[in-house]
Amino acid sequence: MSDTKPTVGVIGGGAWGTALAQMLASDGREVLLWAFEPAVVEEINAQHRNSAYLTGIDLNPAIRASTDLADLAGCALLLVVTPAQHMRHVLAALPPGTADLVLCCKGIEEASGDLMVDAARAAAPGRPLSVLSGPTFAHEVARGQPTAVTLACEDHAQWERIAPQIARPAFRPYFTTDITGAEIGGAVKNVLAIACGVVEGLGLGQNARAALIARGFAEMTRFGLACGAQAETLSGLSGLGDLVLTCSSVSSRNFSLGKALGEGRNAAEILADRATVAEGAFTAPVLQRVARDRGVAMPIVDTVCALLTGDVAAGAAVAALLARPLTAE
Ligand SMILES: NC(=O)C1=CN([C@@H]2O[C@H](COP(=O)(O)OP(=O)(O)OC[C@H]3O[C@@H](n4cnc5c(N)ncnc54)[C@H](O)[C@@H]3O)[C@@H](O)[C@H]2O)C=CC1
Ligand SMILES: O=C(CO)COP(=O)(O)O
Repeated sequence: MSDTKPTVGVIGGGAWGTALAQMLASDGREVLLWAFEPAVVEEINAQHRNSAYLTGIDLNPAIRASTDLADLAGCALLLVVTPAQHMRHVLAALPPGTADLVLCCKGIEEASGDLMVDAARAAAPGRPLSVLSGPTFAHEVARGQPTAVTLACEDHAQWERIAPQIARPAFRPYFTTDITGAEIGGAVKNVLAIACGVVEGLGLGQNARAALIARGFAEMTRFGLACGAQAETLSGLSGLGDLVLTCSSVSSRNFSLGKALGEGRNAAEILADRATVAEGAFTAPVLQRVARDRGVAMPIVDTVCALLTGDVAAGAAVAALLARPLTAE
């Protein structure tokens, strides 16, 4: 019997897709990476580098890249790592098949208000879906630094099929069936990380940042429970774990966007300068809309929305948050 490991496909050649490809190739298997830009594909195949999105990493030569989604037809497993707002149209162009789709993007679709799993179900009907999410800076995973994630599956059989293909000595998935909880943690923390960046940019100190993380987690939990998520998932790797990571470092694109807002720059101008995605900027308005529809109060999310549209300056936004009526924790 051949011991050849099945090729895994990765859809999305940004920082996270490339880092996941590098992690997956570390056990000697072939990884096929679909990237949107031909220049990214050429550089990965010719030089084993992705200088546009993941600088300073020599990629495993077992990673091959393509701009043609049809090339992924033979893969037994596909990790979906596009920005959230592009996922639906990319999956709609995927040739039909039955391979598992592991959704790794973090966000809520702006136009529909759908979680990624709902958008994927509509775009690629009949595919088994799961969600991989957690505290995972791409550059650390690409370097093989220890990382743990939530892998939310439809059932235990799916977990047993997927987890062995994804787990590596320094990359540990943890099982849950709470797909909604895993998605909401990853989507909401990006918005809260913008708020924490604002606190950093304004120089308000560590106490304020910790307060924002804790009160932000309360918002995430209220919203998650209203959507049917489980509290344990929200307080696990894909919720609180990722919230703490993303709210603690300028390695986060969301945090650094917030920091620049806190320093007085304007959101449109900051985002126009970037090729990389700060998902929280797209998730914030739709999250606010869905939360209002469900009657969930999210004052920190409301504040981020106002900052992003430029309706209020950072200092005034924080003052308004601090002036809210005193209440029970
Ligand atoms: N970078 C990280 O450390 C992590 C990122 N994520 C999530 O992974 C997802 C992808 O983010 P990154 O890989 O960081 O992206 P990135 O910011 O590094 O790169 C942007 C990506 O957008 C793609 N793109 C641009 N226009 C497109 C279009 N019209 N259609 C399809 N793709 C298009 C580019 O090809 C590129 O892959 C996001 O949802 C992010 O929240 C999750 C965990 C960690
Ligand atoms: O999701 C991430 C870490 O888990 C990456 O965060 P940023 O998108 O803010 O860089």
